[in-house]
Amino acid sequence: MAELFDGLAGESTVMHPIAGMGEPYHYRNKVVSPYAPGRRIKPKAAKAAKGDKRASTREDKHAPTHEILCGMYAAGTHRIVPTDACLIENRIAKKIILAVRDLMPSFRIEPYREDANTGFLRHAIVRVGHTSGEVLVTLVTNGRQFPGSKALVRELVKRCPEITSIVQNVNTRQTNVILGTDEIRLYGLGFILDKLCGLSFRISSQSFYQVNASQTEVLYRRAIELARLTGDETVIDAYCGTGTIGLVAACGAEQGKGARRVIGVDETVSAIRDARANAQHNGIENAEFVACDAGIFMRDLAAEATERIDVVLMDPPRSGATEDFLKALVALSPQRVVYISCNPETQARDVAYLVERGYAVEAVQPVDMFPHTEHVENIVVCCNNT
Ligand SMILES: C[S@@+](CC[C@H](N)C(=O)[O-])C[C@H]1O[C@@H](n2cnc3c(N)ncnc32)[C@H](O)[C@@H]1O
Repeated sequence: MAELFDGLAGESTVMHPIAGMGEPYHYRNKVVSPYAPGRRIKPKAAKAAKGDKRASTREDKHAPTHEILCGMYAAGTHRIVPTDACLIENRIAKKIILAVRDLMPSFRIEPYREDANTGFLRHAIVRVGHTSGEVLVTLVTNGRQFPGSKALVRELVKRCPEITSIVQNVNTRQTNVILGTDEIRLYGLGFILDKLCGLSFRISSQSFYQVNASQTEVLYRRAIELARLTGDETVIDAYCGTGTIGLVAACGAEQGKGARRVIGVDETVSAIRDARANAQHNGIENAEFVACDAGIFMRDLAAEATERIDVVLMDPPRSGATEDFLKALVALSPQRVVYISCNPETQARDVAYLVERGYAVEAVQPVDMFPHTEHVENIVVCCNNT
């Protein structure tokens, strides 16, 4: 991080040491697994003498022809590495992924075959609430008709009583994108609640939610401390997801002073629906949320020029912010920009854009959100020098 930001840091830039995690195991609260056919299973009948009539019995006709693989993809490939345990994944989530695999043959659910776009179950995604313990299971299927879904749900919940919601997500496209848009609630409310920094958040299958909840609290506290809110500011929470950081900033949860007003923007409609519900059930009235591309939203805001923006909190996806977004950000000229990123390389590129246009890097604060991996989360605070 020091190398990456060396050319951008000034004399007064503070490079904070990385905020580490006390117990860096089983922290991933979201576990995703594909299901795919593995090795062919030799029919029992094949072992028996030729002419054995058992091969044509009803039971054998429906017997699975292949092993079912689940686990993770080998890096940069779609080759599944079967994994029954993982030191960074939540244990309950992993148990559910394996229970689905074990139930598939008896419910005659075929795993998805990527090359031929055949088979039924593509992925399971399990999300576990860090403090609530609520569990949402999303079964991604290659078709809407789900024969036997009620019985499967009953059996899955019996085996894994921690489950509080099950959703079927339909994705029939031959694509690498895991989720489709069509969803059917199979069990429970279709979302889970979790607590972060003293506030309660609703998370549905499509919304972004940080994968390491306890380090997210460290990240948000540091980001809001570094934003130095006094209670007078109008704050933009760009790429806000379910509104988590913006709502913590709006009420100053655990930090003392919050912002006067927070405006959150995200392009995912369901995330904004969750963000509004989150504001409401936490009783926060000084935060509003807009479903829109962040670049377009900022451009329009800069063109209107009706309100002074004091602080921009931004947390874009790995690709970073667009030039349109950065251009509008500079036009809005907020006093402070608190830039959170899970990809410091694109972050450094965007910070360079701001530095070239009069901003100075005040602080760099890495946070170890993904222990035992090469990834790191980073906060950069830029101040307006003009
Ligand atoms: C890294 S997540 C951050 C979410 C949130 N700040 C949090 O901590 O949970 C990035 C978010 O950017 C949103 N996003 C991606 N591209 C976008 C765009 N062009 N405009 C607005 N939002 C976008 C995604 O939907 C996602 O919620």
